[in-house]
Amino acid sequence: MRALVDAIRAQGTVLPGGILKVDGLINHQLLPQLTREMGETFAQTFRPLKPSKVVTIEVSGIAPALATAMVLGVPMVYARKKRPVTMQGSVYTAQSVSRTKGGVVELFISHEFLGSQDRVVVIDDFLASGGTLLALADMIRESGAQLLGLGCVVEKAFEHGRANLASLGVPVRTLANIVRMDEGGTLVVEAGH
Ligand SMILES: O=P(O)(O)OC[C@H]1O[C@H](OP(=O)(O)OP(=O)(O)O)[C@H](O)[C@@H]1O
Ligand SMILES: O=c1[nH]c(=O)c2nc[nH]c2[nH]1
Repeated sequence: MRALVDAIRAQGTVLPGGILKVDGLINHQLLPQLTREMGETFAQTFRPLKPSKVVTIEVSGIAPALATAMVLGVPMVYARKKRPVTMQGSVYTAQSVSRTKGGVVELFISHEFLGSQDRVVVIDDFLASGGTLLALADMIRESGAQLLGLGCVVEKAFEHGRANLASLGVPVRTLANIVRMDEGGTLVVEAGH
């Protein structure tokens, strides 16, 4: 996605610990036009698979996932990282590691909004190690829903998430690919695939 690659080249900075800061377009401020194009691109990729639901994880996955769900005309459900009092009854849970806040987080999705009738596409902001998407895939498997595909806005190819997700046997689509980056100012970005 050309506009996304250009925006990352213009605004992206590299922080210690191998973290790419793109807070101006994905993780703090959101650009509606760019987010809409993310949704249109993911929808074009996944529409032929006839998804009935888009699933993501709070917080940064919500914007691209909602943009995708709006184009597809299906509901979007996000896994919560803290169980609120409104989430009564049975839940699917899994654990993941937060890359930007540190520590292990528990993920929760209510049985109310995910079940064996669902055909699911997962959308998130970053694909790094793939650990978060594997945790989400576990919850989807437990629900009996069918996982159709995975879409992430930014892939950090050097963290090998794509290979770690291969066992899921579903297509993985990303919109921008970070080939190389370091704190010295190197930031090599190309279109995703
Ligand atoms: O492929 P992985 O190694 O699992 O990394 C990707 C995950 O890391 C981030 O979550 P984080 O909790 O850091 O951020 P967020 O709250 O902004 O969504 C990001 O949103 C992905 O969900
Ligand atoms: O803002 C972010 N930058 C990153 O490099 C990253 N990797 C996983 N999750 C991430 N979030």
